[in-house]
Amino acid sequence: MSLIWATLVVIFFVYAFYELLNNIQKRKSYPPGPKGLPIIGHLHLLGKNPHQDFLKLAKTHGPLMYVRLGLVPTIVVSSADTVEKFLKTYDHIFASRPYNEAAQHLAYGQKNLINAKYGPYWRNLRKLCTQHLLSNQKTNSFQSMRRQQVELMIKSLKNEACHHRVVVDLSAKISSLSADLTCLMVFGKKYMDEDLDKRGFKAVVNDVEHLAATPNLGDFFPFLGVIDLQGLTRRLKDLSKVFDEFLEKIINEHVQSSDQKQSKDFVDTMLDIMQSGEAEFQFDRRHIKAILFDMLIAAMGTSATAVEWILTELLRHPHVMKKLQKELEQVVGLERMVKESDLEKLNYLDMVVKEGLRLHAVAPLIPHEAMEDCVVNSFHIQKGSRILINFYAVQRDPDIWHEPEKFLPERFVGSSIDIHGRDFQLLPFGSGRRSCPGMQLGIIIVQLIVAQLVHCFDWELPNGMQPCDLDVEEQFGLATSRENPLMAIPTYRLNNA
Ligand code: HEM
Repeated sequence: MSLIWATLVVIFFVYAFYELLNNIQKRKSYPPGPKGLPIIGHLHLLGKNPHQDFLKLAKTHGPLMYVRLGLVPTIVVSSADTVEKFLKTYDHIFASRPYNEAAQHLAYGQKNLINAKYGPYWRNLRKLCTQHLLSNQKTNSFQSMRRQQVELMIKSLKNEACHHRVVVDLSAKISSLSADLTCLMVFGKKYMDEDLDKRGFKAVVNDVEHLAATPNLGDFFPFLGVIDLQGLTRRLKDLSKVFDEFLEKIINEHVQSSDQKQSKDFVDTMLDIMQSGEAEFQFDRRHIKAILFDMLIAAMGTSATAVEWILTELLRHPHVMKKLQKELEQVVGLERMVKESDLEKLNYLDMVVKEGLRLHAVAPLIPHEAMEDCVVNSFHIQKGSRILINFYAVQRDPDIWHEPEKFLPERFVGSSIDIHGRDFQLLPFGSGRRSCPGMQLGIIIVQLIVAQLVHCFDWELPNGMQPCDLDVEEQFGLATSRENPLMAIPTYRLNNA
């Protein structure tokens, strides 16, 4: 009881002090925003899909909106030209990341690339990852592994499809393939459910993703982190211990077998860098573990989620599915599967993937942090503000996109808009200093899996469901996926049955 009273008294004094500061600051011109409540600010306006809530609020308050999440001043950016200001014109000011309670525990004090504060440490880490782990050469070195794993999934689906009209959980198949591709690239082997912990590898990774995405009061009221009212910090600490032991075991296995290897996974590459001393900063096992954590979390969920959404839209739009199959028949033929070298010839596939990534922003609300005071569109943005770029809102902006809610790959016919970060109306991988360093790899994986699934099978919805009845409910998280698994019936269609 006394702990609760002490907490309330602390909250009251911090709030009073904060309001005083705010009143002094308010003489400057802040962006418009909804009316907030004492202490919690605007937290009560956010539900389970905050990107959708922010889009609704932006319709009233505009593309540059001020809200307060607990004690944290937050700027929500919802139009392409405003995004350009934040990620291009003033990218040098907004390229940091805010304090993150989950990454403090899971990523060795935010030592990972995703959450690291902007500065020399982040710059060195980013250089190391882009040069050694995510370069074109390294990505190409895993091409045959990707082929084998995709073929294994197709084979297993084909076996299931032999049984008349079997319904498969496509979401589970895609996420399992993505987990295998990531583990083989990062650790050099697949991890089965019995590995990692008695709960199993996938269950632990799911827990990590879930906890990392759960709103933590400590992020919005920094002094509450210590009190841990939600019990999240305790769970984060337990999980980080399990994960740390797992990563230690993997590194030890690699140290013991390092001489006999021909192809190098990410752990081998980082051990080489650590031993050579070529990193321009102190680089030890903690850094290796933080990067491994990043690669696992950044690659697994994002690619699988993108494929899941694109398949969803293809099932909702059978004429697009047919048109894509036609292109695949013409370029690849019905005698064999798709190869990575075919991808550059598949123009319609490119449009389908772009449109899928536009309509379903995989990472819709990535936080940045202002490192200095700045004026944008005549509004004052104070140092330390959290900046939320709402890619979901930008990519559905009716002022830019004709019929934005519709899945229309043909909108890209004759258009030069691409997804590499220079067109601010379509930024599935972000833009500027903090843009996705795994973009090239992500595009290959997504295009390859979509092409292979559509080429090898005809797909039908179960229980006589009509395409328009397939739901598009979202579940916000590190990657914003379907809320319900995607179920469908495959029929093998190649001639080599
Ligand atoms: C379809 C797949 C993917 C999508 C849609 C995606 C999207 C994104 C987005 C939107 C960001 C944040 C941009 C920002 O902060 O403004 C990001 C950052 C990042 N992504 Fe990806 N990503 C994908 C795949 C990958 C893969 C395969 C990897 C690595 C194996 C990866 C590694 C990272 C890392 C390390 C960051 C943090 C970069 C930094 O803060 O400096 N991503 N990604």
